[in-house]
Amino acid sequence: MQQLQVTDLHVEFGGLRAVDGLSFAVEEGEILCLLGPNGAGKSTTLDLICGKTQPTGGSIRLNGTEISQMLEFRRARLGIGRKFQVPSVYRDLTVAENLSVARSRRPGLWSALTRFSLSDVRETEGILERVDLSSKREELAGNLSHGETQWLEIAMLIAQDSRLILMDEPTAGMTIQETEKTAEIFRSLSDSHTLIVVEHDMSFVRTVADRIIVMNRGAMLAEGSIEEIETNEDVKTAYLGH
Ligand SMILES: Nc1ncnc2c1ncn2[C@@H]1O[C@H](COP(=O)(O)OP(=O)(O)OP(=O)(O)O)[C@@H](O)[C@H]1O
Repeated sequence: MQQLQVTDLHVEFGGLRAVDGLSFAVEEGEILCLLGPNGAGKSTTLDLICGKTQPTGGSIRLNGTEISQMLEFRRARLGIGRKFQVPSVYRDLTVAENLSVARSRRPGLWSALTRFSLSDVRETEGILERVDLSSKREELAGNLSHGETQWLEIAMLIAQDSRLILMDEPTAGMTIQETEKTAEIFRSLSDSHTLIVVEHDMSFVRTVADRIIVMNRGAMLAEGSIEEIETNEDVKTAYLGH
């Protein structure tokens, strides 16, 4: 089922067309990777989808609902979660406490009723298993490694019930082992979550992407599988530089 539909999206910053007529759709459970040279408009596209930036034109539909003029917190309530490069975990709280804070951001009565209950504990366990942090449950977030901190932030997005997760260079600064583990986590998430990932690490993209969109100068240059992208002449010229 189609979850996100972006149509003819535009944004300008003082005359610079950072996103310029971008259209694409994302299916539920898909992992879509956004590639492109520096300044192509990838991060701005994520900003436009989550509501950090308001578009100057075009449409963004989430499960059929127009959200392009909605405030960021309202989009978060509809299930859009954004992970930034600098993690926003609470360093003085434990891993489990961080998840409780994330859960309390869920809208409505349900979150209040389930907080501190047995189902809350079970759910926390389930989420920590998904990101392989079960053994770090009582650890202060400030003591986690770089990779573990990134996984905790993903866990927090799951806990706050984000179904569409937007990520900007999630493997930046990770070791090879951490990057491999992140790929495993992403693959296992895709049975319940949709991911849009801006990433420069091609071997990571090769492992996780269901589909790739290459952007250049704010627009779509190419779309397809890794094989289609790697053999596309326009992409070679604009992105790979040969
Ligand atoms: N808030 C802003 N104000 C002014 N210009 C901006 C703003 N945000 C982005 N830009 C500009 O818009 C263009 C697209 O930037 P964006 O960060 O989306 O590119 P990107 O593809 O993510 O690049 P990178 O891979 O380097 O992160 C760039 O020229 C950037 O300088």
